[in-house]
Amino acid sequence: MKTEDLSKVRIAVLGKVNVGKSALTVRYLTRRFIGEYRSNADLLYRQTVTINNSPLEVEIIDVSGETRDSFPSDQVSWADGCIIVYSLIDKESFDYAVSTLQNLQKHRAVNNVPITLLGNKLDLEHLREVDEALGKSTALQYNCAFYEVSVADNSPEIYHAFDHLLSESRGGSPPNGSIHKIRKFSVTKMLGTLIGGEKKCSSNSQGGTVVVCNKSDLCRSRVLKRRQNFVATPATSL
Ligand SMILES: Nc1nc2c(ncn2[C@@H]2O[C@H](COP(=O)(O)OP(=O)(O)OP(=O)(O)O)[C@@H](O)[C@H]2O)c(=O)[nH]1
Repeated sequence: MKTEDLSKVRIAVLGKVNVGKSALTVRYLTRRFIGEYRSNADLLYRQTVTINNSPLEVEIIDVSGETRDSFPSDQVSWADGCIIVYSLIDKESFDYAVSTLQNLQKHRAVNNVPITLLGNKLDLEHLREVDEALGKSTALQYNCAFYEVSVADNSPEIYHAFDHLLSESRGGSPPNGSIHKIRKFSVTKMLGTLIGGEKKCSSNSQGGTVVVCNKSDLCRSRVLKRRQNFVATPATSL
């Protein structure tokens, strides 16, 4: 684990455009499904969760596929763990995921972070273009966890995938129960702003936050992190 503070874990969500990265992140943090919104910028979410009765500050960067023309190495260097999402009804998105895995493997020589491969849109099984067996064998080849989920249908595997990745990224043993949210997260205002097309936004209404994130912010937060002896603030139960 790279983040020095044991109570903080950073996850990067990667994948081709339109595979459901934002829907997945918002579903995990809020349990809500937001069908249509647009973002052409990376978004950084922060929320406190508990694993095995101890608070854990989670930062998730939702790396926009829209403007992505090169491997997001800054985001990957920043992260303690990565989720690569593809749409199982879009073979191109799977090919993109495989090339991301190849790049990550090169990156792993210097940054050995746990990786999860996640096929989304399982509810559209009848339109499937990527066999489950292919997803599984690819995950095996690259030594990562594998799940197929439907963010739309709120598959329980979404939570298993995050639970295990957070736990692995934290460097601890897998959780013996589910991760419990101990703060409520509200992204309504942020999503409204996105739909309205504004670029800069921030929401901090009930404990969770989300901000548009630039690469320089990641570098700054890495440097700051090294300088600070960060202590997580105890959070209250809902
Ligand atoms: N049927 C179905 N649609 C989904 C699912 N997950 C996401 N979608 C839809 O897929 C589209 C893209 O979702 P986003 O979450 O915006 O995808 P993204 O990967 O974040 O896209 P970019 O931010 O542009 O890179 C939206 O219309 C979602 O409603 C799912 O599990 N099933």
